[in-house]
Amino acid sequence: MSRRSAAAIPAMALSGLRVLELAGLAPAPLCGMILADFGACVVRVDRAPRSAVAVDVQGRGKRSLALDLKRPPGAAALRRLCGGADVLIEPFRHGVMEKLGLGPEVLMHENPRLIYARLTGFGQTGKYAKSAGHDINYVALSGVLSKLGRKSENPYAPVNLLADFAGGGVLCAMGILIALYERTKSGKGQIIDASMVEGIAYISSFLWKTQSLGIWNRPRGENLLDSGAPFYETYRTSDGKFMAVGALEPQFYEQLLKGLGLDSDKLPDQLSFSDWPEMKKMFASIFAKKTQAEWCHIFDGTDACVTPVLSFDDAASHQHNKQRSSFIKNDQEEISPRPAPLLSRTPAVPSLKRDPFIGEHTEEILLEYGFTKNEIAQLYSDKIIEFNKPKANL
Ligand SMILES: C[C@H](CCC[C@H](C)C(=O)SCCNC(=O)CCNC(=O)[C@H](O)C(C)(C)COP(=O)(O)OP(=O)(O)OC[C@H]1O[C@@H](n2cnc3c(N)ncnc32)[C@H](O)[C@@H]1OP(=O)(O)O)[C@H]1CC[C@H]2[C@@H]3[C@H](O)C[C@@H]4C[C@H](O)CC[C@]4(C)[C@H]3C[C@H](O)[C@]12C
Repeated sequence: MSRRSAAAIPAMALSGLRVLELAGLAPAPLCGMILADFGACVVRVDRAPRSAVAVDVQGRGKRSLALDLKRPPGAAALRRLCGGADVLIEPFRHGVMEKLGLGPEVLMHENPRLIYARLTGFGQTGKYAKSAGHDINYVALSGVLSKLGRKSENPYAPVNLLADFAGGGVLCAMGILIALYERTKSGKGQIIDASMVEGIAYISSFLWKTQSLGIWNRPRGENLLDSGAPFYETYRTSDGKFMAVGALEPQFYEQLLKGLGLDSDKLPDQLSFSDWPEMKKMFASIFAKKTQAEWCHIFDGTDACVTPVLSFDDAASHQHNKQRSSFIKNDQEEISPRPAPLLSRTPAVPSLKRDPFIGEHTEEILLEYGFTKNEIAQLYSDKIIEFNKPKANL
């Protein structure tokens, strides 16, 4: 786990960027964390009165201000904050911000440079725009879920990675950066309507574009990349772990067979679909004879495209990942992935501090954004804002 000395760190790519992230569930917090990891000054606007538990586990590098948006002075305070911000990320369903008097027309009239990012499941328009939903609903509506899952099993959503994070938080961050670049030429902000349905659909463009290639002609779970092919699959090892096989090209498939001790001359053609089920059984019986470590000893350093299926603990400690410092450990000894991608001159330098408590930085943030101590005192006495200064470790 690398720690860079302060002297060696050039300014990060997004330093100086002021972002307000209204507290939401998983997708928007990832978007805010990405920007914070690459240097942005991200303020998470939490609800006041504080909810019992901070649900944002992606608070790295952020500060927290607790503000009641439902009361006019609270909404007015956010309008003032947006006057001094570059980006606003709002994670609510369509219409909520307008109801609070904080819609784009208001905030972008007061700050025409504001990038107003609206991260939703279904987008700002359309039949479902005001409906609740979660990752699985968005992946389903995008069409992608129909492609996921093994033969004769129900479609399967891989945790909440595809819509919440890939098609949601990451693409919203991309949209913000694109709008920021455009603003360097126009001087103007714009609204980003980040629908997770469309985000995951966009990311699945390869699936759409390859429909006519003949690699999806068979039912779900019987195709080249969806667990149909024996050479694109996972296999259990004798110690109950797994190996991942991705030997698609003939030259890599040849090395796979060699590592398994098989002679291709005595086997069906690699692309003989009808033989795939039997080939899969044969590979499974061979992989079951050795431990994961033994298979790594056979395949590491070859082009057989065979890798161990690692647990989180094993992934963080795997030699390759350690050589690249792909995982970091923060001051609380929590391990998590290093920000990606790795920029050569201005890499992300993620905070190693704990995530912020709700309302921990309310006062300092308001002072930074130009509120006077009297104004802050008034907001506090009216319970529009909350402070949550942790006890100093004496
Ligand atoms: C960790 C679990 C989540 C995993 C990810 C999951 C799989 C997802 O897919 S998350 C993606 C969800 N979808 C979106 O984000 C798309 C856009 N958003 C929405 O569609 C909606 O926000 C919604 C459907 C997600 C939620 O709808 P809701 O009606 O709740 O909210 P909105 O309509 O958006 O309106 C917001 C309202 O809030 C008001 N508001 C906002 N900010 C403020 C403020 N600062 N001050 C005052 N008021 C504010 C705003 O005005 C709106 O008010 P109105 O409605 O009156 O207009 C987690 C999934 C479930 C969690 C657990 C659960 O919640 C129970 C416990 C709760 C406890 O507090 C913490 C522990 C829990 C066990 C909790 C733990 C985890 O968080 C979960 C498991």
